Amino acid sequence: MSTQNDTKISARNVQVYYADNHAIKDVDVDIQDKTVTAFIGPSGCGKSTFLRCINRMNDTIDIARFEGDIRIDGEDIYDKKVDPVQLRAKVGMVFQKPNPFPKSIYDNVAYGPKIHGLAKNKADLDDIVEKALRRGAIWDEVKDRLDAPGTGLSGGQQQRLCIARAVATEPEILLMDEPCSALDPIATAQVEELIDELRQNYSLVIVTHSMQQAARVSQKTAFFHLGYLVEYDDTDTIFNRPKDNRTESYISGKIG
Ligand SMILES: Nc1ncnc2c1ncn2[C@@H]1O[C@H](COP(=O)(O)OP(=O)(O)OP(=O)(O)O)[C@@H](O)[C@H]1O
Repeated sequence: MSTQNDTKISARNVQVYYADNHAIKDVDVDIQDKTVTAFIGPSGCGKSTFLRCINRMNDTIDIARFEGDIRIDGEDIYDKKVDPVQLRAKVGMVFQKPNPFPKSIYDNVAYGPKIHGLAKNKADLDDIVEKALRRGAIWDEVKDRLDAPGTGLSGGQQQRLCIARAVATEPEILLMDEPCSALDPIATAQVEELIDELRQNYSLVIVTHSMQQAARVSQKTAFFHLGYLVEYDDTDTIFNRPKDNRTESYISGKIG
């Protein structure tokens, strides 16, 4: 079984261009399993772009071009043999704005397992849906109304539903792009607590504008600036003893 110190995602010499805009420059990083890694940095520094490299979501942007090497468990995810749809089942993603499908709560979660053929029969699918909703820490709130539309839930509930939907396909990695920015403080606290629980089973990478949030939820932090990964270390070190002046300036509020 893998442990916290095992490398899950290994990136080398990553460059991303949007047409002529060189948005990610020479990024090397090893992201650990069973760990929450926060990506921080000023607006436009490339956090979301680099996050999207990890499940090849940039492939869906016409003008985006990737160079370099990213491996998950040693396997090159940009290899021609890799099907991006299969990859995205293994590397789930949760977005800034909760985006449940216009379907029932049940169908939101059942959709992925169905298209990936993960359930043998209806009873099996019911089990998968329940397990995912429990992992998303929302089962108790929705178990009596699984047929109700997902879009009818509160913002915080919708985001936990989206997390449940992401975990339903048995991913190994969860990417979260500012998952709490549309949520109130109570819903944010619930999602942060959930992130901490999910760490037991997944490698999580979270983009956040909130340094307090990065400090609360992550064990590792990567500071990006102008497309470069400037510093990557234990979260405690980044916030208390950063080595690079740019990191120090950002965390003390001088840039960004
Ligand atoms: N879909 C896109 N098409 C063209 N350029 C893009 C696209 N997405 C990002 N960029 C550009 O790439 C650079 C990095 O943007 P990115 O969104 O990755 O930064 P970020 O650190 O996540 O920013 P923010 O914190 O504001 O979300 C910026 O110059 C941005 O304008």
